[in-house]
Amino acid sequence: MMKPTIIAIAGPSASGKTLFAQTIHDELVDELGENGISILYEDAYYRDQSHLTMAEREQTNYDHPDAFEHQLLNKHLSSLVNNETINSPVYCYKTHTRTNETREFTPTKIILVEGILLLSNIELRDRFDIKVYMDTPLDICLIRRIKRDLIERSRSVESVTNQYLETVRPMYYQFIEPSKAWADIVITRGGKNRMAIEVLKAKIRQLSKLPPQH
Ligand SMILES: Nc1ncnc2c1ncn2[C@@H]1O[C@H](COP(=O)(O)OP(=O)(O)O)[C@@H](O)[C@H]1O
Ligand SMILES: Nc1ccn([C@@H]2O[C@H](COP(=O)(O)O)[C@@H](O)[C@H]2O)c(=O)n1
Repeated sequence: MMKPTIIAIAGPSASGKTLFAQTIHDELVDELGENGISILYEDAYYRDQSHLTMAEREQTNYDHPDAFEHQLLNKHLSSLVNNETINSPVYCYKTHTRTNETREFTPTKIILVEGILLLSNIELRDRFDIKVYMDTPLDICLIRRIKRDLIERSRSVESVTNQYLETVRPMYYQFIEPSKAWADIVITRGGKNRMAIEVLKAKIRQLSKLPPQH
């Protein structure tokens, strides 16, 4: 099999990274066939915190690079580029730690990697063939995050807004926003930007036919 092409989709929390990646995946998966396209999540690489109490886990700054095991993600990306299967961790936002399960992840021609801090880490950055940044305004992200976290991550409005003020917003300005400078493509208006989806799909179709130039 040809060497996988790795595409990073970075940007602030609730900017539409997951929706954008999932839409591209779902619209291309049949066309690209078996081993065509898959999504890997940076969030899966949040550190295991099973040794901590729930109260301690709630104090973690989840928007600082130290919250992630980026070294393991980097190692896994290296394996995938060499066409080796990995076992990605599986993370639970409700318990703030990894589950006992892992996800067997077989390399595909195109691998979309999605996460807030992918472009802030130099080793990871070097792994990506295309770097995309979702440039959704922070107030829109906050509204979407409140709605999503209440439904999908078992949070209260108070916990989301406290976390936003204490860590999410400051870490955005310290790490995420500056990482936009490394992006090849900056996408406005979030995960439903149809033209951006079509442009990336066209590039992916082209890359799926050609061996990538590494
Ligand atoms: N352009 C958009 N319009 C309306 N809702 C959106 C848009 N983009 C994303 N969302 C919604 O906002 C929430 C956060 O988006 P998500 O893709 O999970 O963001 P991220 O992966 O960047 O954290 C989700 O509920 C998603 O469906
Ligand atoms: N236990 C956790 C782990 C992470 N978060 C927040 O998730 C955000 C990143 O995921 P997105 O899908 O929103 O990009 C990040 O901003 C963390 O604050 C959390 O709340 N709890």
